[in-house]
Amino acid sequence: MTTPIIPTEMTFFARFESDILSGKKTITIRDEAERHYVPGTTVDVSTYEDGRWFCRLEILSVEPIAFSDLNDFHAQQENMTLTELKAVINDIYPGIEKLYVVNYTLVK
Ligand SMILES: CC(=O)Nc1cc[nH]c(=O)n1
Repeated sequence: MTTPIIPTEMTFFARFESDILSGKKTITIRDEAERHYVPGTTVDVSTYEDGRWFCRLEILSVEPIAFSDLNDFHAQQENMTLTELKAVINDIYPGIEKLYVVNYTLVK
């Protein structure tokens, strides 16, 4: 049996940084490739664009979600409207239905 590799890093687009640091954005929705975060572990977070570190997050949960089941509560946790959230996710993961909600908290 192979030993699972626990991710210790996560990237976000720089435009999300202030919402994460202020606690307005408490989830991230990722695709299959980024589903392997483990509740109880912490990750170092940097910007996708230039790799600038800006915080550490503790992973609280990772739950599957269908794109078509995204709702107003997900949008609220992303500090967006549902229309905005669906547009953002479809832009990042075009046509992908099988997604994962990663819930996290800022490590002080
Ligand atoms: C870099 C990157 O993929 N960032 C994402 C993707 C989905 N949601 C999010 O908050 N950030």
